[in-house]
Amino acid sequence: MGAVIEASSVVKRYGSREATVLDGVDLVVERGEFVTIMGSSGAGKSTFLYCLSGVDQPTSGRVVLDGTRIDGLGERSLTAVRRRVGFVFQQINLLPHLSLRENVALPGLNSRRVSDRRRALRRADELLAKVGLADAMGRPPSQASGGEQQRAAIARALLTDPVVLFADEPTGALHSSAGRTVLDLLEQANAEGQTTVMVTHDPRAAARGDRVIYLRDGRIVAQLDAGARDVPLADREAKVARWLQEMGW
Ligand SMILES: Nc1ncnc2c1ncn2[C@@H]1O[C@H](COP(=O)(O)OP(=O)(O)OP(=O)(O)O)[C@@H](O)[C@H]1O
Repeated sequence: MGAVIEASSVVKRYGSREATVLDGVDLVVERGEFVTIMGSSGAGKSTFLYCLSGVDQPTSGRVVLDGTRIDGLGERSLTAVRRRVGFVFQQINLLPHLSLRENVALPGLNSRRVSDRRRALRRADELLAKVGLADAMGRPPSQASGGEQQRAAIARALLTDPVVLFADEPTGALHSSAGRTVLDLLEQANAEGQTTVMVTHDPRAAARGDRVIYLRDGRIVAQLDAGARDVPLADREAKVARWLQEMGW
């Protein structure tokens, strides 16, 4: 096992008035873990996710991702770091002129080698089957529902076998049954070993994690062990809901 993310004393300030968005955050994520991040609007959840993944840089503090210290890296090194992680956002950004299959294979389609491109398409087919889109892979995003598009976006994020899958409100724009299917997929990928860190506003989504952390005003103020996977989902959801109630959520 071992840690795949080690963040210590992470501080992020923005702008001329130097508002402090992250105020000395420490977090260790073990390989294979599923950590969910909750907190009120503006608490710094997305900012924290971006600092952990090399999308953004902390103002100070230390972030080690899969053995590489990533705070303070230049833009070129950060681009290489970002290739090692996967991202799923609330806003699904599939390319409209490509099929779902081409969208999923895209990270490998830029290669000059035909064998790499073929391998990417084969892997895309496997992943699309896994997310229940085997029959829809030829369609453009405009002919897929929001939930189907988000499932394709997950498949795309998994194509490169990322060291960590980061998800920022992946169910935020979906109706509840499509959201549940997306969460089932994330839970399944994690059960197969995918380390995952997800920001969410939804207590039910948070309950899919092994551990829920709660951010308030840029600090982690509480953490909860959400319960083992063999505990029924309804019981895990109830545990998270009780915990949030105690914290005045
Ligand atoms: N690029 C930026 N420049 C200046 N301020 C920013 C920037 N990005 C975020 N902020 C500010 O940092 C604070 C935290 O934002 P962040 O998006 O991390 O919060 P959040 O907890 O994810 O909120 P939400 O749940 O509403 O998405 C907010 O006050 C926001 O306005």
